[in-house]
Amino acid sequence: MTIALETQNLEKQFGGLRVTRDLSLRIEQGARHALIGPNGAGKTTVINQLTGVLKPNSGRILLEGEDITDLPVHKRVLRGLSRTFQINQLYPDLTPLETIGLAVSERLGHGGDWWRRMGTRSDVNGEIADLLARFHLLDVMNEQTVTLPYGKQRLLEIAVAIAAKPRVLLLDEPAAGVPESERHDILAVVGSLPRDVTVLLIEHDMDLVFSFADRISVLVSGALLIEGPPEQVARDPQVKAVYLGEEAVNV
Ligand SMILES: Nc1ncnc2c1ncn2[C@@H]1O[C@H](COP(=O)(O)OP(=O)(O)OP(=O)(O)O)[C@@H](O)[C@H]1O
Repeated sequence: MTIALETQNLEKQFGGLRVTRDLSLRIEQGARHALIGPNGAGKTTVINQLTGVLKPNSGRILLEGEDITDLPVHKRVLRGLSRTFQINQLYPDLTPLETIGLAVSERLGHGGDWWRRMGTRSDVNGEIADLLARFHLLDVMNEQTVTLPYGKQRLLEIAVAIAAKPRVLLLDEPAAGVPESERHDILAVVGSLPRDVTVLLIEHDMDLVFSFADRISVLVSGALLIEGPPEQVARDPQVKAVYLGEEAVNV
């Protein structure tokens, strides 16, 4: 078993509040792993430490066995750890074609020069076309992002993250704000990514979590309550108790 991403005894405090408590997580290579927990459990704080936005008070973070605890955000991205955000961070006036073109071009080190090179690199064009198709964006590829339905914008965000060719992708509520009917579509696209991309998902919608994840970690008050396959987590009495009054855990 190869571990893609790991935390060892992670601790984070805000003032006197322990928001991450002695947290040891192991995300297997190729996993579709979900991190769930009630509101305020500390999920986003964990993601922020994994990406380097927040520094833990103690403990270690390992990416493919290498200690990245002290690396800044951009160096983690270069090592293959990417994320999407809860809030849209797309360029509203660009089209999906331009946005993905830029993202691929950034990765290849061409920066904003890709417009000039468009049409001259068939491999780059092929990759852009593949991303547009895979993320169901071909039909809107020439429309301004700001005019797209919210679900398409969220798909574009994930496509941009994938354009960086991450080995580990962190998804923070990718379906938040998306109409019920389109949510499964988004997770289905993520689920069908090649298995060389390991995915760690934070999601409130239990229906989505249980249809997507092959492994679930439950966080309560910053500490790990249980980790296991969906069937085991769903029937755990402590998990049921935690979610009582929030949302029913149904597989
Ligand atoms: N910068 C901060 N300063 C002080 N307290 C913070 C800060 N960020 C988060 N917290 C607190 O840490 C706790 C965990 O917050 P966090 O956002 O990580 O939880 P979460 O599980 O992601 O919540 P939600 O599901 O509601 O998004 C909360 O009590 C929150 O108020």
